[in-house]
Amino acid sequence: MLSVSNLTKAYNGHIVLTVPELDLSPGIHYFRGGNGSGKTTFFRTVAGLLPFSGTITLNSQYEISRDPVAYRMRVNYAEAEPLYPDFLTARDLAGFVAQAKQSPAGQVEMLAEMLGVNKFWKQTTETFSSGMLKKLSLLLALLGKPALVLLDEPLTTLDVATAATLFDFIRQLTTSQNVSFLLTSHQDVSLTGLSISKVWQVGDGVIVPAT
Ligand SMILES: Nc1ncnc2c1ncn2[C@@H]1O[C@H](COP(=O)(O)OP(=O)(O)OP(=O)(O)O)[C@@H](O)[C@H]1O
Repeated sequence: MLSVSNLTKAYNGHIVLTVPELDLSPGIHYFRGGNGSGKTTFFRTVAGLLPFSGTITLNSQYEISRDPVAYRMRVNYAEAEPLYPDFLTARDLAGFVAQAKQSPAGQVEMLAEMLGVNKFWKQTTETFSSGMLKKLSLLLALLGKPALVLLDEPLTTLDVATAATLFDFIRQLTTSQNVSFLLTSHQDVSLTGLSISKVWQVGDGVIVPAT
């Protein structure tokens, strides 16, 4: 599903992540590792948000640098700590991302109701609690027809009922639409009830299968 080759990511000339070769099969992959180990850096790189050296290819077809738009249409990302311009409403942001991601008719409304974002649809994000920001970021990451969704710390600040709804929906997308997910969490992912395809350990600037 996702192939990473010769990846090196540095900040200000200091290398924080090296991934010589990583092949992720379709399914749900869980990345674990301590604070500062490189999980967010890896996710932001795969999401196409950070410059890096190497190649990242989706479904043997879309290479992130060679096919920047086609790749980004198929890879969605929710930040661990989302931040948005504070004068925009949930509706503004959902409308903008839905258009960019060519969201099917009715998808925005369905997700807004499922995640409870419709309850604060017209509020500007400056008034949002951290859980409200998290719900909005998850809604935005599910828009369009992604082949791969990266969720960085989806459990943090999410209320229990919404988390259960989210994980049911992830299960549906994985089984019926072949969508793959990469997750990080400092919490116990077995609580999600999801069938994790593979667990990866991130540390010392490398990613290896967890034992
Ligand atoms: N913008 C940046 N500039 C310089 N260094 C950075 C930057 N972002 C992250 N780093 C460094 O890269 C390394 C990996 O950080 P990263 O945020 O990827 O870790 P993480 O595994 O997501 O951590 P956490 O579990 O605390 O969220 C750390 O050493 C961090 O200090």
